[in-house]
Amino acid sequence: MDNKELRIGVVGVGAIGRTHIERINDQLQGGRVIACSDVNTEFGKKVAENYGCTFYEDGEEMIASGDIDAVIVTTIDPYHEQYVMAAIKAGIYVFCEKPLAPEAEACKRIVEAEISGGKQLVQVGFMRRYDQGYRQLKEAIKNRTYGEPLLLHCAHRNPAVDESYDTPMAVENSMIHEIDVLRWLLDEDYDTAEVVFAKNTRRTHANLMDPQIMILTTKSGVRIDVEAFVNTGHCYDIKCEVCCEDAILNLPEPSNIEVCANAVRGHAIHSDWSTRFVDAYNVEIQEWINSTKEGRVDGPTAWDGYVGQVTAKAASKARDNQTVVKIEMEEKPDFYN
Ligand SMILES: NC(=O)c1ccc[n+]([C@@H]2O[C@H](COP(=O)([O-])OP(=O)(O)OC[C@H]3O[C@@H](n4cnc5c(N)ncnc54)[C@H](O)[C@@H]3O)[C@@H](O)[C@H]2O)c1
Ligand SMILES: O[C@H]1[C@H](O)[C@@H](O)[C@H](O)[C@@H](O)[C@H]1O
Repeated sequence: MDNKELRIGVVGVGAIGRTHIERINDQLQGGRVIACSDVNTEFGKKVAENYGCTFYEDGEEMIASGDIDAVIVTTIDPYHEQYVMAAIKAGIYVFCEKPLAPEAEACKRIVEAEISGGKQLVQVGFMRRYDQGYRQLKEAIKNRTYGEPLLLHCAHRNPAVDESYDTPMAVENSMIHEIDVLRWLLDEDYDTAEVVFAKNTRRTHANLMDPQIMILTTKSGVRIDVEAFVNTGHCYDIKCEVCCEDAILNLPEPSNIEVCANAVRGHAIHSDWSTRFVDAYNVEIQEWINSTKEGRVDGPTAWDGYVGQVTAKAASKARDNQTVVKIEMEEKPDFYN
C-alpha cells in the first residue's frame, strides 16, 4: 500500500470501539475511521454522526464494501468470529479485540480460514504486550540477569462488572490477558491449569464466583497464580510479581503525582482499563496501522488468540471439575513461524 491514509471501519462502537475511533482520528497517524457499524442501529447512527463516518446497518456489508482497507472488531466477544471471518473472506486486515472468540473451536476455525486464504490478516488486541511495564519485565527476564524465573504472583482486579459477566468470563474475558501476556513474557507455553474459588464477595451475583484464582504451570515448571477479582468496588489494579532465583521483579504502574492532604500522603490509582492501559493501546493501534500499511501482521496473531483460548478452555474445565487439567496443544503451523 502507498502512503495514503488507511481507511478503517469499526464494528461494535461501544466503550472500547469509541476509544479506538478517538485515538485513531485525534492522536495517531496514518489512518482514519471512515465507517462504522453496530447492531444497535439508533445508537450506532449517533456515534457515526458524532465522528463523521458512514454508518452501515450490516457490519459484514461494511467489510465487503471495498470502501475500507481494514477493520477493527470491537463487538462483544461472541460476535468476533463472524466479523473476523468476513474480513478474511474479503481479504482485508482485521484487528480483533481480545478474546479472538470465547471458544477455542471458533479460534481454530479462524486459524484454518486464515491458513486457507494463504495470508496472515488477523491481529488480536492483547495490548499488554505493548505496556511499558510488561516490556521492562520482559527485558529483565530475557537474558536471565536475575537467574531463572521460578514463580509469578499476579492479580487482575476490576471495580465492577455488569450482570452479563458470569463465572467463565473471569478466565475467558479477563484472565485471558494474563494467559497471553505471561506466555509472551516467559516465552514458553503452558502445561497445566487449575482454578480455585475464594469466599464470594457480597458484591457479586448468582452467576459469578468472585474472586477466583487461576494456577498455571509452564512447560519448564514455572508456577503462576492469578487472582481475578472483578467486583472490588474501588479500583482497577493489575499486579505481576516475578520471583527469580536472584531477584523479585514487580510490574511498575504508570506514575501519578503524590498528593499530601488531610493527613494522608499517597497517589491516585486507576479505576478502569481505558486509563490504566491508555499508552499501551496507543502504541498497539499505531503499530497496527503501520504494519497494515506495510502489508503484514506484526502483533499477536490468530494463533496466539487460539493458544490463549485453548488454555482458557483447560482452565474452565479445571474449574468446573475442581481438578488440574493438562493443556493439550497442536503443533504451531509453519504459517505462523
Ligand atoms: N483490550 C482490552 O483491554 C479491552 C477493554 C475493553 C473491552 N475489550 C473487548 O472489546 C470488546 C467490546 O467491549 P466493550 O467494553 O466495548 O463492550 P460494549 O458492550 O461497551 O460494546 C460492544 C458494542 O458492540 C455492539 N454489538 C454487540 N453485538 C453486535 C453484533 N452482533 N454486531 C455488531 N455490533 C454488536 C453493541 O451494541 C455495543 O455497542 C469485548 O470483546 C471486550 O472483551 C478489550
Ligand atoms: O473486557 C475487559 C478488558 O479486557 C479489561 O482490560 C479487563 O481488565 C476486564 O477484566 C475485561 O472485562
